[in-house]
Amino acid sequence: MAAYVNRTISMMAGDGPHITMNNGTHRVNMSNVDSPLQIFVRAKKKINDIFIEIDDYVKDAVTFMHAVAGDSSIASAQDLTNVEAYVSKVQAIREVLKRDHMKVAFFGRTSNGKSTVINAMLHDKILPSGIGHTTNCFLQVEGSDTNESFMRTEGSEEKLSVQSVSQLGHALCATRLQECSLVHVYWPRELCALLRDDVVLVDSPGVDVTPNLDEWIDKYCLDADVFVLVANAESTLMIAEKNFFHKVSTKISQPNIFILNNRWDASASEPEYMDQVRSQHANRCVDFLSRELRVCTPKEAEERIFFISAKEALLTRMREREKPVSSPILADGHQIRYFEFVDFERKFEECISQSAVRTKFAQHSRRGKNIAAEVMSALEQMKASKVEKQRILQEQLTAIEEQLTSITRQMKEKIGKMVSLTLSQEIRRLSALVDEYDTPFRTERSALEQYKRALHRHVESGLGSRLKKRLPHVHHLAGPQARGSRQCDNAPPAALRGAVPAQLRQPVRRLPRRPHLQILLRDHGAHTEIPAVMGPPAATTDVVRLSNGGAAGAGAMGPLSAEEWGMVSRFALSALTSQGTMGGLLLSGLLLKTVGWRVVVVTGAVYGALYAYERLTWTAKAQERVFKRQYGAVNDVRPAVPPDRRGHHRNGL
Ligand SMILES: Nc1nc2c(ncn2[C@@H]2O[C@H](COP(=O)(O)OP(=O)(O)OP(=O)(O)O)[C@@H](O)[C@H]2O)c(=O)[nH]1
Repeated sequence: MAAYVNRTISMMAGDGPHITMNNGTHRVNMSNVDSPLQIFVRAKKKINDIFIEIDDYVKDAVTFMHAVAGDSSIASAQDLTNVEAYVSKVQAIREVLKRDHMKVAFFGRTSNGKSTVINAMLHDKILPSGIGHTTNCFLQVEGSDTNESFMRTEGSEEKLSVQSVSQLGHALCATRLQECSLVHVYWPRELCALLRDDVVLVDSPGVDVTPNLDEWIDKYCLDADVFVLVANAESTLMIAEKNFFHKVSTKISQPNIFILNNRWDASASEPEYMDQVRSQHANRCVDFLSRELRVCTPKEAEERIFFISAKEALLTRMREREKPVSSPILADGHQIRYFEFVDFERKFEECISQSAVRTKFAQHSRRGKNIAAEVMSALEQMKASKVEKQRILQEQLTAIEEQLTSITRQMKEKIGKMVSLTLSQEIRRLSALVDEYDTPFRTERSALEQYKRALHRHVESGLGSRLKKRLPHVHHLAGPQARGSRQCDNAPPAALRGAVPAQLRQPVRRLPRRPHLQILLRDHGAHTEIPAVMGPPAATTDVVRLSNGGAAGAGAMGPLSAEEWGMVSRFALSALTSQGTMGGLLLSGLLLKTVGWRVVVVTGAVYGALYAYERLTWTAKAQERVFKRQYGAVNDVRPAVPPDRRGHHRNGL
């Protein structure tokens, strides 16, 4: 009783739903922002948003796997199938989530007032109620998405009109439904806060009129968040009621059970026993919940037992809505009973909201977490295999690069040798190229300049075309730009320049240098150019060494020794080859001092004869021959030939 009084005071202090007095009636504020049901509403929205993200994530994963499907080393067909299966799983969860609601089921004996309690909670007379066995089947009241009221029988899509409770009752009778069948009653959400917040209320036939309790439980109780046992306060808990909840507690772990001792308005007629009766009922109910069913502690059970008058609560709310009521007279203490009814609603809302979030959404969140983790794991595996593949590719790439570098180096060396050999061979036959040039030769200065330039062009073009022919690939490598570019006198062909290794390019550029040629021709083979014309420096070295040897034997007159004759012959030959008579004379003077007069006389005679011969044979043809030989010698591109081939080249010439 003390708890009852405290609860009532608390309600009146405003801890419960907002209630306002209006001309002696109560008005329930329909704004349910502070309702405990909002815990479920907000949680549902949040988890729905999370599943939208999971859905996007899984779909992205599928799209990605389709993109890499061609590469079986990254994702196999089985991987793809596995991840695709998650799309339908997520879709299924979202569908269930959409239908997820808080479900409360009302049970009790016939005529205890189950339908009246539901109507009072819905603030309207929706379900049929009356004396005797009224409810013939299970009736599930839920919010209508279209804001229209209608009903549907089980397995049918046909919308049956429900304009009033009498019509509904009449319709139910007409259809002759089985007690175990279900009728859905859709009622506009905006007319009821409970329906708006996704609460579904299930009415049932009396537990005392059926032997099919197990079937009931299996069909309608397993997903219920809260059970309400509507008992009759005028009697005590019956075995049929207890039996039913014993069955429920064997099938459902820790069911949330509220006990409403209805028809408490009857106590108003016997106020002297009211407290005793209340206490007796309360104790039995606490004992039933905590000791028999073991679904809660005695203290928790006290918070689950209420003494109400559903009929008065419904009347009050019908008046509030200015709906016609048949029995406007309310018994004494109706306000206190009404407050207790409201208190029940508050406790019920808290319980059903928390229970539904825990049982329904916890399960969803577990499944969502698993799906996300499994998809992520599949992607991680793909990532790992892709990284591994990338690493292998990188290694292969590095190996190929090294191979290419090696091949390129070898090819460069081969090309370098080939170019070097070809150049060497072509330079060796340069004199033949010079000889091929047969334009008339004239010794006038201007004609000589012209002849020289033309001969140079002839040599260049001949050499160029032969190199192109023999080194087509090298020529090709030089590119069309280089091939089309104008070649200047002092530069080698562009193609050659591009292909020839760098160390060979510099000497080739020096190819046309011929500074001594003009002096030589002007002086008609005079002394100044002897060393250059004479060829290899070795010859000069020999002369010097001979001179030194001569100094050692100075004053030794008489017939020429074999060695002296040899020397004279070589000297004469040199002179003949060089055409340098003045140089010979100078050398003669030098020899006079070193080898004696006989050698000098003989040498002088030889040179005299040679001079005469030279004078006589110094025709234009001879001059042309000499010119060409000098041209060839001066343009000897020994520097262009690699050092290792110079000896060979010299010998070849
Ligand atoms: N005095 C009084 N009468 C009530 C109360 N609640 C319900 N009744 C009446 O009891 C009768 C049966 O009420 P119902 O709501 O139909 O009871 P029920 O448990 O749904 O009955 P079934 O549907 O047949 O199982 C009706 O005539 C109601 O008006 C109450 O708190 N006080």
